[in-house]
Amino acid sequence: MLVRVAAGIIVRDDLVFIALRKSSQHQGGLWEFPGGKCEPMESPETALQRELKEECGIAVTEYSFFKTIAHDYGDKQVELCFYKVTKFDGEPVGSEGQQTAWVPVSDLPSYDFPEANKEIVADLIK
Ligand SMILES: Nc1nc2c([nH]c(=O)n2[C@@H]2O[C@H](COP(=O)(O)OP(=O)(O)OP(=O)(O)O)[C@@H](O)[C@H]2O)c(=O)[nH]1
Ligand SMILES: [Mg+2]
Repeated sequence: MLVRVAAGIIVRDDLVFIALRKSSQHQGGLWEFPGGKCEPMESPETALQRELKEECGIAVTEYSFFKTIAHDYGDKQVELCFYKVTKFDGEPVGSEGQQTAWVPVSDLPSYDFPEANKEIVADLIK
């Protein structure tokens, strides 16, 4: 099963907004860049806007493509499109009750992310 996902690296100054995946979710208990699955025929850019509105309550107004990562978790194959989100309306929150944090980019390595995110974290701290 191949799942296309859009995720936002929401940045403000030197901080990044991350969220904790619920234990009931795939890769639960790990931190993520908020986002979710693209609907059939939906572009990743549209999915990014929709998911960040649903999960974080923000309206994205400026973003740029960062990187696509394909990863096989065994139970699930994902193609993650990461975007850097540089401007947005509203203050991001965990709209679905998820724990969230604004963390300095340099502190990202001390948070546990899903395997597919390791390369992204490495790129961000470069
Ligand atoms: N949102 C998000 N998903 C990620 C990241 N890294 C990563 O491997 N994933 C994987 O991407 C897949 C899709 O994400 P999701 O569970 O957020 O999808 P969704 O918001 O549509 O959730 P839902 O299935 O509860 O409706 C999951 O299998 C998840 O483990 C990440 O940084 N952010
Ligand atoms: Mg999600």
